[in-house]
Amino acid sequence: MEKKGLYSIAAIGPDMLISGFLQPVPDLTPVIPSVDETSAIDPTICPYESSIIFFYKTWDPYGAFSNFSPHPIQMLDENGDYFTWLSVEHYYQAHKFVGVNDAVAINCVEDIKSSKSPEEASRIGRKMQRQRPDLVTPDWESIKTDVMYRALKCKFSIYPHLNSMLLSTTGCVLVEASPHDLFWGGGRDGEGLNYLGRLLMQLRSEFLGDSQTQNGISVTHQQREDEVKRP
Ligand SMILES: Nc1nc(O)c(N)c(N[C@@H]2O[C@H](COP(=O)(O)O)[C@@H](O)[C@H]2O)n1
Repeated sequence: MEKKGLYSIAAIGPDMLISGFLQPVPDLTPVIPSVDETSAIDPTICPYESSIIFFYKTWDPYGAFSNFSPHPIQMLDENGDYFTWLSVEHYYQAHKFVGVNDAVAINCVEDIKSSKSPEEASRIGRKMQRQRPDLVTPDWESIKTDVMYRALKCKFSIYPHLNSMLLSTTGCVLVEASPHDLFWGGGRDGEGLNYLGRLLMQLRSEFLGDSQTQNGISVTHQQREDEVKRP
């Protein structure tokens, strides 16, 4: 019989092997995706052997994975024209208000477009979202991961060294070590959902799939990538 207060691996599942801690409330979502989730996101990961790469600030060893890294991306706008955004963060923050038919929202998008740093873009976007939630595009919560996915796909497609860095982490779990952001980051104690890490792992898996041999010829994703414009 199991003693009260002790958790067996059978009761908790193999998560404890990759998270390294016992979660007293079994249904809390941990920062590290479960074994099933992990394989669904990236089948190359063996949860039992994987190590975790944390990133957050741009000056960290894997800081280029941060949305604040200074890597401009070129994305199609709603008129079918390319616009260069100074960082993924610029694109993400602006899209909270893109398409909203209100002069304040339109100005806010312009301010974010012309802001000189990701920090400034983030300040403008967050402040407006806090002060005028009515100006945020109504379906924002349901589209924000798609918006982020598109921006990240562009970033990791057009910069070969970033693509190599991402592929070099194959087999590792990626976690944005943001102590405050419980959606994109892992939170202070692993209570965050880590959606940025999840999207990066998803992209890594897609890039790995892309570079597999096709018709006997190995083609890298850069050669086949025709959805994005290079800088
Ligand atoms: N490097 C860095 N510094 C911060 O202060 C951050 N919060 C983050 N995380 C990124 O912030 C964005 C979330 O913004 P909202 O809260 O939705 O306005 C997102 O890009 C996170 O990855 N990174």
